[in-house]
Amino acid sequence: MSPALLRPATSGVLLNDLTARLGAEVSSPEAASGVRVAGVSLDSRAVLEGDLYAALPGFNTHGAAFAGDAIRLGAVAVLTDPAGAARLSGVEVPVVVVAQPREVLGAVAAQVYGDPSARLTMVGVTGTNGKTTTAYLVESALRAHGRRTGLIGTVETRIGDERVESVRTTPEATDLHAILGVMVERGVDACVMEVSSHALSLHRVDGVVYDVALFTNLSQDHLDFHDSMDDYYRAKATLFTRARARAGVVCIDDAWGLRLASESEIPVTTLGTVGQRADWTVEAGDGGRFALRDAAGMRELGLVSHLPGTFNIANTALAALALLSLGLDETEVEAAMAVPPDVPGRMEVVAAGGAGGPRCIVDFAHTPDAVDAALAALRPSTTGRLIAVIGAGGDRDRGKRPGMGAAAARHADVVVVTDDNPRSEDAAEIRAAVMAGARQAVESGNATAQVVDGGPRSGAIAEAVAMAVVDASDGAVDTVVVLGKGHEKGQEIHGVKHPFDDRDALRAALSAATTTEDRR
Ligand SMILES: CC(=O)N[C@H]1[C@@H](OP(=O)(O)OP(=O)(O)OC[C@H]2O[C@@H](n3ccc(=O)[nH]c3=O)[C@H](O)[C@@H]2O)O[C@H](CO)[C@@H](O)[C@@H]1O[C@H](C)C(=O)N[C@@H](C)C(=O)N[C@H](CCC(=O)O)C(=O)O
Ligand SMILES: Nc1ncnc2c1ncn2[C@@H]1O[C@H](COP(=O)(O)OP(=O)(O)OP(=O)(O)O)[C@@H](O)[C@H]1O
Repeated sequence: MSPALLRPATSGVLLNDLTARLGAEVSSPEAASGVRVAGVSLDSRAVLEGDLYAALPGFNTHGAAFAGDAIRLGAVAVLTDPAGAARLSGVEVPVVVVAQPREVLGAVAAQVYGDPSARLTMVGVTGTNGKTTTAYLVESALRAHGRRTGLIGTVETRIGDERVESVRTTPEATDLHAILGVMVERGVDACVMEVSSHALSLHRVDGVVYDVALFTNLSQDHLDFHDSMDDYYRAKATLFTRARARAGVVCIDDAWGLRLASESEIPVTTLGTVGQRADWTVEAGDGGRFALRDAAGMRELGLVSHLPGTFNIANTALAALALLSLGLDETEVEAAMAVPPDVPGRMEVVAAGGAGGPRCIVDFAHTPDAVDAALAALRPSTTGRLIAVIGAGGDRDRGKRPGMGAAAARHADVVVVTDDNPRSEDAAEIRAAVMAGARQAVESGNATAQVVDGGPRSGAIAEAVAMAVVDASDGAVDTVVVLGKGHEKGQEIHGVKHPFDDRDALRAALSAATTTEDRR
């Protein structure tokens, strides 16, 4: 099932009540009288009987072009802008016209589905890297604390024990309020969700006020959508306004976090993990253990990061501060966070490594910063060579490709460049851009890695596994880390999603490598 089809069993309002609240014009007021709106959809292909179809102007086309399809599937009214309305004269259902329909959609969906977010404890996580990980950490800890939780993010939508694979990190407002409505019906009382910058720019979370909003970090990504880093920052910063959140927790390890803490409209608690002054700071110990202390020296929590990498200490500390902000005390937070979370495709260990073969890990790093952090995190625990398999997605921010290659070359001993989701682009050209960054790092003396073109993904993974060795003389074990696709179960090539899972590809390569060994 698609998250777009998750709908609460009971919902609906009279169209006239909706339009009165919007102060909107309706094409035929007499036809609107008595019409009951059961749901809202902005995609004609996902319309259900009784829906209001929101025909939005888009980047490619206008949703009004699909109103006929929506009505055939049972839409009882259309919400659109004046340009859309001009194309809809003569349609057989009432047409509601507002200047900017996307901007009212959150309020409309909240009204239709009974304002479910107001009945849930809402936690929103934003930032370039770490949203998924931090959201799972908060959700897992709330569950351990006895709350009935829901989760919405890049990997999945989770309602209690039910899991539905996600198509986006943050759903459209129409789907979001419906999903929250289902959560309320099923007894969920706390929802933790990732809030992408696209979602903030495109009004997808309008109508939700988060009890606490979290900021992880900001670095280059999505510059295909945002004009500049400043624009990207400003989109993220809107989560920290009174209309969207009551309180915030901001990691100030980078300059963007510092700026956000000083510009935020809502009260924020700051977290520093690299020795700077902050409301709460981290002192790292061994084995992922760390102390989280307040600036007054009055409060201290003893925590452990169950996931490798210093950045996961920051994610864990952020999650702990979210729980404090929600009213748990120090002892409750420590107990709730002692339970290891299960975060799919983030530093996921596919093979632990040892006498039988290399250590194999799948991670979702797909920005220069995340590649840097992920490989740096694996270096100390790698006793042999670090072999990184890396690519970059097509039809997305092209500027980050060389930086991803360079980051990989700085940390790994071998960089096998491969395809990510090429989408409509030429895969070899994307690989060339990643390789150019990696080779440039080597030529400029910043890296010593061997850089190879691994070609398509399964071949590249097999090549990396085949070159990995366990040194019988000193027991040194190579680590193969496959970056970029994490939990994903498909690879998008020219509009077709082919089944592909890095974890399965690694297992297949490991078993092929073992068979070859046996035959030798
Ligand atoms: C760049 C972007 O975010 N685009 C979003 C935008 O699409 P658009 O304006 O191009 O839509 P369009 O194709 O012009 O179509 C216009 C309207 O007609 C509708 N339509 C279109 C075809 C049809 O048959 N029927 C129909 O009703 C569309 O739903 C749309 O409302 O509005 C659409 C819905 O109105 C979104 O589905 C679409 O997200 C697309 C699918 C997308 O891939 N977005 C990604 C980039 C995204 O949002 N990513 C973030 C960030 C993840 C991260 O941090 O890594 C996320 O939250 O997932
Ligand atoms: N706090 C962090 N700082 C830097 N890198 C991080 C941090 N947390 C995670 N990472 C790296 O970034 C990758 C993506 O992490 P995660 O999926 O949690 O982020 P995300 O913000 O949800 O990304 P996306 O929105 O693209 O799904 C991880 O696989 C890891 O390599």
